[in-house]
Amino acid sequence: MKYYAILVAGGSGNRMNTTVAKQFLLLNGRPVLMHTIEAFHQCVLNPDILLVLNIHQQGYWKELCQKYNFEVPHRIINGGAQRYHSVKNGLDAIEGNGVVAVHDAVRPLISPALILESFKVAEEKGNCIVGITPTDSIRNIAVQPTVAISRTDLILVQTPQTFRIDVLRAAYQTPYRSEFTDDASVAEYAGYEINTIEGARENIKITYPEDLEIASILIKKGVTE
Ligand SMILES: Nc1ccn([C@@H]2O[C@H](COP(=O)(O)OP(=O)(O)OP(=O)(O)O)[C@@H](O)[C@H]2O)c(=O)n1
Ligand SMILES: C[C@](O)(CO)[C@H](O)COP(=O)(O)O
Repeated sequence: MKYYAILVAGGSGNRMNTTVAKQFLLLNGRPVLMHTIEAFHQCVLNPDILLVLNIHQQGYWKELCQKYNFEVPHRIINGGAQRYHSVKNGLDAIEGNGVVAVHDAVRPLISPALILESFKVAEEKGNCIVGITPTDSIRNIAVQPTVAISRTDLILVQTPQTFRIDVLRAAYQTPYRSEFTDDASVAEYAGYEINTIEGARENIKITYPEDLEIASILIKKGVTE
């Protein structure tokens, strides 16, 4: 079986609001992206790594690779307008079949063990989505009066979101819709039942400045080892 990882890093990081896009910011002395690539490289299934980057940031990334002597093999793919388009560009660059994990490059604390589990479950069941149970209470504010939602029925969805490639290719035949916030929503819209497994609390998505500080503390504690 052939394994692939599409690491999407084509975003501009508006919520982070830094001059340098968040995927290039330093975490424990190295760009965020390098931690993420390293985690996939350490997975025993040895996936081919496709890194999706905005065309205007590819030169900067190559400079960083030289500066940090970063030699993990990976292919660079052009990013798209939304995450959906970046994933689709990655998928279009894969020939043949196998299993593909799609992962936000800004989740650098993903562990090789969880990557392995997601590949194995997806290989068996067609897809595998990681998620964690919420710890806050949840309320629907789209209705009046607002109403509490049972959190025992819910998970907070993370990445990797892993699929047999034929499944993800078929799902991504669906044209872009604004409600497609992740790959599971694309696959579900296309008619696939989604399988979930327990994710990891430390697998945070660096979105706001404080997330980088939290990631920095967690990485020093070695949480993903
Ligand atoms: N056109 C896009 C938009 C997002 N992403 C990637 O999708 C992941 C999740 O997106 P998000 O955290 O929203 O990143 P940004 O879009 O960069 O952030 P923001 O929404 O704050 O601008 C990130 O790794 C991001 O680089 C991408 O590859 N291509
Ligand atoms: C894919 C994702 O990380 C799953 O939680 C999330 O949907 C990305 O959302 P964003 O608004 O693009 O950060």
